[in-house]
Amino acid sequence: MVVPYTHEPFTDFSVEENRKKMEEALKNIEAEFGKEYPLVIGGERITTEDKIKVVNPSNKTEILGYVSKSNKNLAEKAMQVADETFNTWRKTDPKFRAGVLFRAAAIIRRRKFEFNAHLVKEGGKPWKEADADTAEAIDFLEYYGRQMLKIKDGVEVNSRPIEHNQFHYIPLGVGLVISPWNFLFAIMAGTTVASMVTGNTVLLKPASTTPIIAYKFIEVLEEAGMPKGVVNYIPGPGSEVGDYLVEHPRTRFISFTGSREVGTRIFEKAAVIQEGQKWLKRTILEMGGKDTIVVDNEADLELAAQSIVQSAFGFSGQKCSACSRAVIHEDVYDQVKDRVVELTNELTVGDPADQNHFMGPVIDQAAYDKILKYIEIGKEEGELLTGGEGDDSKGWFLKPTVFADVDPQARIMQEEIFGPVVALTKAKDFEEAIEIANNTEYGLTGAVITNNREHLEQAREDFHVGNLYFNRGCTAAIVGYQPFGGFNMSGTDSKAGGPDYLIQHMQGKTTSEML
Ligand SMILES: NC(=O)c1ccc[n+]([C@@H]2O[C@H](COP(=O)([O-])OP(=O)(O)OC[C@H]3O[C@@H](n4cnc5c(N)ncnc54)[C@H](O)[C@@H]3O)[C@@H](O)[C@H]2O)c1
Ligand SMILES: N[C@@H](CCC=O)C(=O)O
Repeated sequence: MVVPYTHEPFTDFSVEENRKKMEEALKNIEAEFGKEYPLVIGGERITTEDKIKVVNPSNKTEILGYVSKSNKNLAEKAMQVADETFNTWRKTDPKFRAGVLFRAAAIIRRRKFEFNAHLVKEGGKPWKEADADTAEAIDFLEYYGRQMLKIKDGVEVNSRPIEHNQFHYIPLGVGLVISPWNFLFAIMAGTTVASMVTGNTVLLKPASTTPIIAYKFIEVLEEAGMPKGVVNYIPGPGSEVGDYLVEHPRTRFISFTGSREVGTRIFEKAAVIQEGQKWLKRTILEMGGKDTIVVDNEADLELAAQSIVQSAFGFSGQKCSACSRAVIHEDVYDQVKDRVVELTNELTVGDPADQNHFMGPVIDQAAYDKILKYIEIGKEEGELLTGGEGDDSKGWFLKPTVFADVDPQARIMQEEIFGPVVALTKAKDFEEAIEIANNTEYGLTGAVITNNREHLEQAREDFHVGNLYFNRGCTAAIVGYQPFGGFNMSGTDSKAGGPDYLIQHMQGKTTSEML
């Protein structure tokens, strides 16, 4: 028996002991800077000439490591190993597989400060955001382990006196897991273990900006008892390794989290039947968002402003759930706008290794340039109230930026910026606010701040997003509590951390025996 699931508590860094442990961990990991990390295929460590240089986004000259880069040949080798290993792994007792996840969770919990410190450096995460990422990785392990135990025997179906019927789930085969850099630990770990605890073998291609945490996770899985070849670590360019494996006839499913652009490309490529392919590839695609907070006229306006600022600028707005638009009732527009600006001006930006900074850098030069480009567009489309500047001399730092009076159809109201930029717009009533909130091609998260019960019920029905929150911000879903995933161009709504998630990595089999 396992104890019931509860989510991992967050670390309170105002406690002196925790603060010291975190500072110590940040110091200790410096000893690892500049290390080399190999690929892991069938347990074998493979070093390549060509390497990914991983840098600290707060300090471009701080090289965290050199990670071997896979190519088509190594991707093929990994595919063969995963394909072969599937023959045995699929038959392992689900309890054994779940046990690997529980042990891995315990290992990470014991080394939490070390992982947090690594996320501060590799992901540019402020302490609290790093700690939430580690906690979520633990949650996925604990939650999916328990879910597997729940579904392992299938679901009761009817039988008759002359026949015994059974319905249960079996694994699919080799899964390609492609993860993003923003939840470099949690999403990478969650999508990997969901794929493997269900009896599939995995090819893990993490984001090229953040591949080291994924190597460390492979080590944890090995220590927790994962057999060789079950999860194979093959970082490399998406355009080469990703494309090759998406199109591979032996790939049975793809679990992708990332941008709309790459996700839709994978969707198209995966739909093409390759020579020798015997199945329709399954795709689990979790993509971008253009998430809105709606503020009604009967609302706690301080809560509204706090929710907008926290959701827009937490982790520099680099969450698919981040608030990038606020639609505010015209009666309270000026009050909310002024308070949002006041709160934004209180935020500090700097190296997140220093606990006092609310916001760290954005992930790399490409992100920095793209966000600045949107800021220029914003200056044409609305009134810049605060921010609008950056400094990339040492790391990729941008000021939290607020635009007001933006047309609902403007580009900064429609396109995912994925940075610390929020646009405010006015609505004449609640009805219009919901219409504006629904006017993008995405449908990931949203929030409504109101004390009007009828309006909450109206939003429950009409605000078309996968994760809808009332009287709070629109980020920070918790595994097992708020299953996460979006509608429309936000993806396949697979609901990570939810009760239906694992089944998408399996297929139902009916067996009927005559008695
Ligand atoms: N819906 C969600 O749950 C969720 C969660 C986190 C991030 N996101 C989204 O992710 C995006 C940010 O992450 P990103 O910048 O890492 O996204 P991205 O699409 O650029 O990259 C995601 C992954 O895809 C790989 N990739 C790139 N080209 C590829 C190709 N041709 N074939 C296969 N793989 C390829 C990348 O190397 C990376 O591992 C944002 O749009 C954000 O909204 C969504
Ligand atoms: N699950 C996270 C977002 C993941 C995407 O970046 C949240 O709810 O804020």
